[in-house]
Amino acid sequence: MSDISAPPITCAEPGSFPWGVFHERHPALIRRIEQALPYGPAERRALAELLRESRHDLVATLPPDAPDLALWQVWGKEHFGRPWPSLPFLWSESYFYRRLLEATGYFTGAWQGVDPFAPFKRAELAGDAFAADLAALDARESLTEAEREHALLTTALWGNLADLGFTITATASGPTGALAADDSAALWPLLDGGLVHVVADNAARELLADLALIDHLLASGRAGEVGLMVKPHPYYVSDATATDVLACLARLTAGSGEAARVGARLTQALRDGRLRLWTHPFACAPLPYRDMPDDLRREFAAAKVTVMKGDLNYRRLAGDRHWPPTTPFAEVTGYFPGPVAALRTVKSDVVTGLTPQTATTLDAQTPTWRTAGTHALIQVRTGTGAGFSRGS
Ligand SMILES: O=P(O)(O)OC[C@H]1O[C@](O)(CO)[C@@H](O)[C@@H]1O
Repeated sequence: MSDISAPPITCAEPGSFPWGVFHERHPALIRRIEQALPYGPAERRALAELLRESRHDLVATLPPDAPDLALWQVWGKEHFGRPWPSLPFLWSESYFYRRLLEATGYFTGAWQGVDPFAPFKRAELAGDAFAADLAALDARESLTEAEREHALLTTALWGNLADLGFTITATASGPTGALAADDSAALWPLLDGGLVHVVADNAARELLADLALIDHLLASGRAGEVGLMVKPHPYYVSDATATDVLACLARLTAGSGEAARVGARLTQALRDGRLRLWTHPFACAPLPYRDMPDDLRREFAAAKVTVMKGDLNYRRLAGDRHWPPTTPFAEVTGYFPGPVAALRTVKSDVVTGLTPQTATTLDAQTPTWRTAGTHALIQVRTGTGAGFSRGS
């Protein structure tokens, strides 16, 4: 097993990427939220206080009436009362988003259930880029099966760049189309007509690409059943909930040509259970998947493969640590209870599974490659997890 004592990534170092998330990305995000929704003085004060606390103070607990207080008392017991920058970045960033929901009154009172990120998700669904993505579904009809599968996988992969948290402060000119690792050849043979789990990341454009891929898996028989895991409530800015899946599906079915056909097939698949939306409180946990509870472990164990979308899922899958980049992906995911594939554009420091040559070349030629979204990776671990048998 890999050495899980590789040091965790934290926000302590001024100028580092995680430090910038708290000092640049979060203030910009809160300005956008306040412009998009007319929160009153109480909510705006709470947001300002969250910004102040998360940069300069100790971590406060959730209020006593928080519906998930018991969960967070366990997830945060070592961290409450300590300075935010000293904590693992994965924990502190996740808790920031949980506290952002608290500040906007998402769980109690008149603003209950109002997704603070909904205006951004809606704008993306209504935008030209989304319309172009819908229209592009028609173009794939002329492709061979192999070309279509490659296009669907690639679109789902790079769709991960459409994430508002990232675009708020991204300075990169966009994707280079370069893959730092590509295990896609190992993915297809895992898809033999059984259950596939897709752990969703962002709503709107990324989700559209994910749904198109899922439609293909079901229609081609590559998967007999797909479980699409979404967040139980809003999370890192554009993370997809069931509401976002339905909104995306509505745009597909209201479209024309192949978009409408994909929408109709997926709607039918939802009705007859071949496509199942599911969630779990651990989807919003500030912890690596290594610490997942047994019921979630059993869900993942039942799948022929679990496809993890996006950067945050990668951080949770591999462990948000300063791994040497050549640490084998199969080793850091050895605990996972079944075959697992990561489709991720690289937007934060953690990376594993590179060849020594790739690691050296990327660091030398594109020093910002880990955080600029210029590169992506497809990594696959084909075996079942160590010490865990299917159905146990
Ligand atoms: O939507 P994704 O791909 O999980 O990305 C989330 C983004 O936010 C971060 O958590 C940092 O704020 C990075 O991991 C990434 O830039």
